[in-house]
Amino acid sequence: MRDDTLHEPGQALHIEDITVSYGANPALWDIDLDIPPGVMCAIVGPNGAGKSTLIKTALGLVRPVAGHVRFLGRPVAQMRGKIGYVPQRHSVDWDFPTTVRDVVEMGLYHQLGWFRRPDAQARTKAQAALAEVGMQDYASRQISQLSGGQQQRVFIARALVQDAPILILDEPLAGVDAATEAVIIALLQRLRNEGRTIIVVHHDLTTVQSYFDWLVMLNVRIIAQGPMAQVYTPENLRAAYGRQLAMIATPTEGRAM
Ligand SMILES: Nc1ncnc2c1ncn2[C@@H]1O[C@H](COP(=O)(O)OP(=O)(O)OP(=O)(O)O)[C@@H](O)[C@H]1O
Repeated sequence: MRDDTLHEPGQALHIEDITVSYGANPALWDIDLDIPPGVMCAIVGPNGAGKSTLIKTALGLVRPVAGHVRFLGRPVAQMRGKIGYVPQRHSVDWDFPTTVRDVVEMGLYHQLGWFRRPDAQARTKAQAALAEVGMQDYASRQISQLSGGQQQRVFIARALVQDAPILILDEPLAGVDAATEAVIIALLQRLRNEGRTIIVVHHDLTTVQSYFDWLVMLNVRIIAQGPMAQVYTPENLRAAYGRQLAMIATPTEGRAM
């Protein structure tokens, strides 16, 4: 039997020996990963590298063949409501008839219980979170009427009302304009500076160094992990991206990645 005292209680996210397979092909192979608290961490790797699978497995949404996961030393089942998760935009049904306020108040259900109506205090908390992401004037809007960047900010507000020490975002910058990207990154950096751990699947290697301070490079296996300066090296990029690296080396095309 495994010894549960071996895990690192100090890590925001600790993953040990995780292997995930959809059918015959492994999407993740023998992953050991540690992300310390208080960092702003990017997970990068080529298309199909397993980045989303890694996040979903950590959150208990995908079942691994083997291995185990701890958030702040605890199994994910004990951390529900304490981890803010912003899924990939295309995995959300944005036509579902619900308002911005409702989406944010959903973040409080773990504290309120599913069948209790949000009270005045909950309303105030939701409104404060919307103000933090600059969306206070949109509370009554249907979510279908928002731009992509606004939708991301609403989901970040939902994570804020949870007062989650850990935020996990799957490609929050996909399809948002440059101004909105700057707003979202500034917001995430502020949350990191308050002591939260921010974990982001990120696609754009031209910005990864300036936005993040911790890096996980993935290609089915972990290629490298650690502080940005140690991990963002030509050798690691080549190991993770192989032939695609030529695109990264050319700045104009590199953005297209
Ligand atoms: N539900 C699923 N059923 C079968 N295969 C899947 C499923 N989800 C992902 N895969 C496969 O697992 C591999 C990893 O996919 P994943 O979405 O985790 O990668 P990713 O690094 O997030 O990719 P991208 O950068 O393209 O979003 C891919 O080969 C993908 O086709």
